[in-house]
Amino acid sequence: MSRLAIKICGLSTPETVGAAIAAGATHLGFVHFAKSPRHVEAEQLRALAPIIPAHVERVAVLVEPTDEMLGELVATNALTALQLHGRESPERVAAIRQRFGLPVWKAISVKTRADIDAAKAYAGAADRLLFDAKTPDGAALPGGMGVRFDWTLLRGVPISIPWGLSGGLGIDNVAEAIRITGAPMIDVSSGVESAPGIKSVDKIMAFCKAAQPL
Ligand SMILES: O=C(O)c1ccccc1N[C@@H]1O[C@H](COP(=O)(O)O)[C@@H](O)[C@H]1O
Repeated sequence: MSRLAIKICGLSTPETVGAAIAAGATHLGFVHFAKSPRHVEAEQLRALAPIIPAHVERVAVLVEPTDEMLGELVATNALTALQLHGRESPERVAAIRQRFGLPVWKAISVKTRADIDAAKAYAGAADRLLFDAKTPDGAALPGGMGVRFDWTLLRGVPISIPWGLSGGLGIDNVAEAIRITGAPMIDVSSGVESAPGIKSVDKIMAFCKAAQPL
């Protein structure tokens, strides 16, 4: 069985980046979305990059980004993937992948089984799907709000490309989420924070341990 991939998302400081790496995270997420309490500018990303070893992936999380915004982030040379977390169409996902030359992940907002079935449209366009909970109507953010969906919706669903699970994961439920879904990758943000946008070193450590019990 291959190793579980763990993405700690919404990082912004050297201390918490270091903690995620030490805890065994395989992927680090950096949110570039002005409305988010986790927003980081390209310059912050550039400054954090040197402390991240090459084997750890660096993923920018964006919501319906413009090409200009993408160009500025990609020019930092700090990234290894782009995560699109808005209403980007399969055509837009494919165009971003072709133009910027990085793997592109598509977040799929899930409330019902139909949402999961609709994700098939991204096969051939996205390099990875990330099944996340749909946030409430009118919410300020499309992710990062600690909302989970019914994990049993993923049972028995054939998924033809790499994928991950996010949305409301935390220290107390991550093992159950993996058991129910068989997710090869998990992604967490607010579940390892002490307040919105403030990552907790202790929670990052505990989450990674809970996800990979000995
Ligand atoms: O974290 C954010 O602020 C954010 C903003 C805009 C789009 C996505 C965002 N985060 C992503 O949402 C998932 C789930 O978050 P949570 O664990 O439920 O808090 C997170 O892993 C990010 O990929």
